[in-house]
Amino acid sequence: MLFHVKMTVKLPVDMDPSLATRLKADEKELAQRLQRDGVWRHLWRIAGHYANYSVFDVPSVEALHDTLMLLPLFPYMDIEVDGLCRHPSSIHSDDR
Ligand SMILES: O=C(O)CC1=CCC(=O)O1
Repeated sequence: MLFHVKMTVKLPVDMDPSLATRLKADEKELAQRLQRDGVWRHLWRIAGHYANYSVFDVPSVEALHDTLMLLPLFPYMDIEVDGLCRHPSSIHSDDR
């Protein structure tokens, strides 16, 4: 199942800079592993915002939830999710 996810990062202004640096590094490591595993299909910065648009490929809504909860920045993000299904005019046969 494919999901479009918008993540907006909201780190507290008074967060210890070394904690912020560690969270971002841990987030990057997990995000790149999930991309290599084919779970995190797309990751785009939203220009002008500390936010991203992502596409996740997971077996269920529960799996999406569990994956998002693993993200080190999860406690500091607003997350919006939309389920995706195949568009009848799509030429991409791997969309599902
Ligand atoms: O910077 C972001 O948008 C949050 C994030 C997601 C994956 C990552 O490495 O950072």
